[in-house]
Formats: sequence, structure tokens, C-alpha cells
Amino acid sequence: MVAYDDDDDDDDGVVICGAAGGIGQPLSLLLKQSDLITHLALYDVVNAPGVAADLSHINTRSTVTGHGKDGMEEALQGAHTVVIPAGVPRKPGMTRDDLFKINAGIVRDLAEGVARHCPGAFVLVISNPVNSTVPIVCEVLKQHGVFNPKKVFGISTLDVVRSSRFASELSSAIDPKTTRVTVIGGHSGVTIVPVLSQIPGGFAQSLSKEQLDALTHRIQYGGDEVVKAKDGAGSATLSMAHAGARFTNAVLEATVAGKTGLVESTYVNLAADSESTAAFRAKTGLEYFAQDVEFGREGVSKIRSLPALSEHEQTLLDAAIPELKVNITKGTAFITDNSKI
Ligand SMILES: NC(=O)c1ccc[n+]([C@@H]2O[C@H](COP(=O)([O-])OP(=O)(O)OC[C@H]3O[C@@H](n4cnc5c(N)ncnc54)[C@H](O)[C@@H]3O)[C@@H](O)[C@H]2O)c1
Ligand SMILES: O=C(O)C[C@H](O)C(=O)O
Repeated sequence: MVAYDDDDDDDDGVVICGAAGGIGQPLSLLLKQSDLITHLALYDVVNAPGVAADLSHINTRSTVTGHGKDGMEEALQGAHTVVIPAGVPRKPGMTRDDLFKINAGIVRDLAEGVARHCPGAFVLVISNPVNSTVPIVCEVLKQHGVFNPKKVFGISTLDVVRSSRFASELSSAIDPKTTRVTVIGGHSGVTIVPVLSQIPGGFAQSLSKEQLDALTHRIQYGGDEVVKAKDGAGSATLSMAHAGARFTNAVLEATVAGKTGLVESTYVNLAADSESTAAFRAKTGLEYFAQDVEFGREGVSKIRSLPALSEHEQTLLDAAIPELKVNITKGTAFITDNSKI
């Protein structure tokens, strides 16, 4: 470990796994601004000590430590929150599911580390394919008897961020900073279902069918836009760091500072609020879904019921469900029954 200060109190310690990567570095920089974090532990199989040394000079509250290849245990020990952007990104022509082969094992090993060294931590998963990596984390924690569905989140905030931004490009009445769009389903292609009909002022209703289809498609495939533009050099990193910091800060504000009324769309295990989701689970057979979640001290305090969907959005949701099921089964089986992969 490379430490730049002494602080053994990890009650509000945050670990970034994959901290030296394209997302990990700017995400760490953004989280270094937080007054709610006392210890920022940067773990990566390469370059973490250098990134930590650099960030540790910034005059904000947190101590920064860097942990290399063999430092997973000391990084995770007693952590409050673990954010996981570790793994490979897409290249042009790949789907997120194409990353499963490499990223599933990386995420499994990190989840094992969480189960052993910080079993009570909030786990925030960025690594793709999120629709499958979140079930992987949950199954590992279940195997260790430490699973709390209120504490595991797939970060799908980039879809929310894109929705506000792309919608604002079509209407000057939309302030992208303050307009929050609910995005349900999952985090890949057709599983991304933006509920544009809920934007105040009749925005979606004012669009032609062609405009609405084009906007929906742009949100669902916004990731591809970046992968194509980066031309082999990876996928979204800076916008993802922004989205990841927004989501992590919301979790910390609720769980550390006790702030109430915070809501984000996020991909969760629906057992996190079994009562509110019972009818939906029975109807769809889904165990995981992205939906608006209210945060509390323990993580998920409530999963909101689905907003009223337009006919267009219902069609999108109907198309999302079968693909989500395949993604979820694949992630779950990776831990429970590898013969099915
Ligand atoms: N959820 C989202 O909306 C979203 C958005 C963008 C990217 N992503 C995903 O995030 C992941 C990371 O993307 P990136 O652009 O930062 O990639 P990157 O290759 O730039 O960085 C990944 C980092 O993970 C590290 N790493 C690999 N294996 C590790 C392990 N076992 N333990 C710790 N660290 C490990 C690498 O050394 C590297 O520094 C990808 O899977 C990508 O698809 C998700
Ligand atoms: O598109 C990707 O592969 C990365 C990420 O999931 C995104 O939505 O930008």
C-alpha cells in the first residue's frame, strides 16, 4: 500500500476498483472533491500508486491511498462503499455482452473481495455488461451469506444524463441540468427505456413520431456513438465519470449524511423492496430492473412503482424484458451453474 496520511477509520471510506482506468481516474478526481469521504482507496492491477500520489496533493478532506495488484484486501478492508469500473471497454462492432467473457471473472473476483473484507459495503457496479455483472455480484454475496439487496446497485446514470442532454438539444425549454428523466429497464441497447413522456411541459407529446423514435434510439445507443468516435480507444469515460460521481454522491449523501428525498434511476435486485415490486416481479418474472429508487440510510429505501407509460414506452418495455431475462440468467448462472454459460 502507498499511503499519504494515517486514517484507519473507514466508516466513510470509498474504494474505486479499476481506479487507474479511463473511468477510474476522472471518477477518483471527482470523488476527491467530496467532503463526505474521509478515505479514498484506489485499487487497480496497474498504476494505482501513481494516480493516488497525484490525487493526494489536492487540498480536500480525504486521505488517498493507492493499492496495486496484490493490494485488494488492504484496499477493501472495512470500506463503506465500493465502486467498480474495473474491466475492459468495448471496441467498435462489439456489444456490451461481448465483454462478459473477460469482465464477468473480474467482477466475480472483486465481489469475493467485498464479501471477505467489507461485507457490509454498498457496491456500485459500472463494469459492463451491467445487466449481468450486477447479478454476478449479488450471487457471490449470497454464496457468502452477506447479500443485502438494498446495498447493490448497477450504475445506469449515464442513460439518465444522456436523456436530459439529448432532449435539451431538441427543446430550449429543457434545462439539461435540472430535468431528470426516469430511465427504466437495464443498461444496454433495447433494454434502455427512457420515460420521456414524464418530462414536464408535454415535451415528448410535442415531438413527431420520427423525432421521438430518433431520440429514443440515440439514448439507447448513445454508448455506441462514443465507441465509434473513439475508434478503438475505448468507450465513454469522462461522461461516465460524471454520471458515476453523481450516483456515488447520492448514495453517500443518503447513507453517510442522512439526506432524504434523493432519487436516481438504477439497476437493482428487486428484492431490495419486495413489497412494492411483488406485482411487477410476478407479471414479468424479472428479478433485476432499473427503476427510480429512493435512497435512505441503508441504501434502497423504496423502489418506486413504474410511472405511467405511453403506448410507445410500453412497446419499448415489452421488447426489453426478454433480453433482460437472458442477461440476468447469464450473470446468475456464471456463479451458480457455470455449465449454462
Ligand atoms: N455503466 C456504464 O454506464 C458504463 C459506462 C462506460 C463504461 N462502462 C464500463 O466500465 C468498464 C471500464 O471502462 P474504462 O473505459 O474505464 O476501461 P479501462 O480499460 O480504461 O480501465 C479499466 C481499468 O480496470 C483495471 N482492471 C482490470 N482488471 C482489474 C482487476 N481485476 N482489479 C482491478 N482493476 C482491474 C485496468 O487495469 C484498468 O485500469 C468497462 O467494462 C466499460 O464497458 C460502463
Ligand atoms: O457503451 C459502452 O460500452 C459503455 C457504456 O455502457 C456507455 O453506455 O457508454
